[in-house]
Amino acid sequence: MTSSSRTAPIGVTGLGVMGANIARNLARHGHAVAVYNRSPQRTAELVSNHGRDGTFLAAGTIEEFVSTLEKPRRALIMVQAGAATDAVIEQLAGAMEHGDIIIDGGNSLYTDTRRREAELRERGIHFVGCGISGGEEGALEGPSIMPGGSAEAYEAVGPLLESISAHVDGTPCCAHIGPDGAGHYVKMVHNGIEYADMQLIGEAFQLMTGVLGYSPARCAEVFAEWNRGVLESYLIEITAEVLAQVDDATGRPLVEMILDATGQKGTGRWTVKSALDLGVPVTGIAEAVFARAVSGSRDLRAAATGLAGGELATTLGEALPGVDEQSFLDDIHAALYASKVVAYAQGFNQLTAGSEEYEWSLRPGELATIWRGGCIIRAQFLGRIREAYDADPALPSLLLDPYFRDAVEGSIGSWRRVVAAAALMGVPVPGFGSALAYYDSVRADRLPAALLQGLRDFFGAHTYERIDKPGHFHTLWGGDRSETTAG
Ligand SMILES: NC(=O)C1=CN([C@@H]2O[C@H](COP(=O)(O)OP(=O)(O)OC[C@H]3O[C@@H](n4cnc5c(N)ncnc54)[C@H](OP(=O)(O)O)[C@@H]3O)[C@@H](O)[C@H]2O)C=CC1
Ligand SMILES: O=C(CO)[C@H](O)[C@H](O)COP(=O)(O)O
Repeated sequence: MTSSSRTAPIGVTGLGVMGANIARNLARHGHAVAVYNRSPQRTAELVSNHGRDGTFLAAGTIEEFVSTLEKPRRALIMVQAGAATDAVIEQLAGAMEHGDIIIDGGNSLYTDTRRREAELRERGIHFVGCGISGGEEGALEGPSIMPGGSAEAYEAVGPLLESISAHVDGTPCCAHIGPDGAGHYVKMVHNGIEYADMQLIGEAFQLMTGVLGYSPARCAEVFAEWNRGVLESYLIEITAEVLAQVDDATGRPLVEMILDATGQKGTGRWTVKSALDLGVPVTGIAEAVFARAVSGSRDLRAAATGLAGGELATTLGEALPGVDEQSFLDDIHAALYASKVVAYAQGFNQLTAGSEEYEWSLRPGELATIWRGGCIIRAQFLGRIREAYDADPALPSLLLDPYFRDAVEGSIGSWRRVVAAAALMGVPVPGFGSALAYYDSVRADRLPAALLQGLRDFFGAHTYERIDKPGHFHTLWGGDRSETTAG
């Protein structure tokens, strides 16, 4: 795309960590970029520090920023989700014209995106709610981009966004996701899966230290080794880096000096809230969100520190007689992989349910394709997920795909040993444990839900269904206990 030096095909406003690097990425790809930031020094710093990346057209006001854009104007917002995004949208829309396009690249809540898209459509302005993943480095080098909105808007912004996205095997990690909030919904679930993946990695680390007595440096070596196999992924790669880091001030492993309370900005929590509304069991993501909440409950944890753990096994040999160190390490690897398959299977089921609820026609295989590169959960594994959905676009669960089925069935013994050893030694593994419980639940012939139905009918006349005939039934619990047919 060419442009004169005084106009730009796209502008970026919000030049913080992400916005500045996306603007630089655009410039490096030969697109002139209009840039504007509320605090002018950020704009000045970007242009003076990185002017050699390409053509930046610095604007001092939002009106000047908009006037620099070629028609239809394309403005990418990279500011905090919520009120800040609404404020910037309003400023832009006030200066824009019919047919112009506002792209929100922040981590906005998909329901806000649906509202904004509808409001702006009424005003003749296209709104593209666009998930962007890759962090600071990905924004510069090539993120995974998940744009929602109308097909017409995608025609106008897609080529630009695809040009700056990561590419895997020549395919851009960017595709039109679907209407209104689809892009932000997909990014939200991506982040939910990211939470689950990180929690599982954290539990693997805790098992290595708590059961095998490994130092962070030894764990770093293990993760680096694992990154050469089926677990190969950005998160495993950076786990090895973080664990190998030594604190300059103390000479100790940095991870031992970091407060063990995980922060969150909200996307994982939103994922779980949506899953609860849709009735989709995303236990891996939920456990990860709650594990962060437990870690941050400093007062509770301080008060509970003295609680007894019971008669704990103190060595692997006591917990699992006959299991040696190397085979338990292999078990952790297998359990991590199986639990990860469950977390992704659940996340993809949520995407399917969200798609049905909002009529987005999401294509799970395409989502796996654009997550193969650029984003935080990028991994070899996503190529397998794409293959699974290519083979069967209506797959009810990744657990039923032949490749993943074999992988998980081959891990079951390890998975059970790991969860058992963790329980016997008092190492908390909510992610591993809940993933195994989910697996055992979905494959079970019978669940205790029948008893729960009986109880609900007993105290609330909520009725139950029977396995031998259709209809809804109620037992006269307070009377002669005969069964009646409910309406
Ligand atoms: N950091 C990350 O790894 C990722 C972040 N995101 C999302 O991208 C968005 C930006 O994140 P990030 O770059 O990290 O954030 P930063 O905190 O680094 O930058 C925030 C930017 O928003 C601007 N801003 C804030 N409030 C307003 C307002 N009311 N009006 C105008 N401008 C405002 C700030 O301007 P000023 O300089 O004047 O304060 C600044 O330029 C967020 O939605 C975030 O969730 C998405 C993927 C990854
Ligand atoms: O979107 C992202 C990566 O994909 C951001 O890094 C996000 O902020 C991570 O979420 P949280 O801060 O809640 O851990």
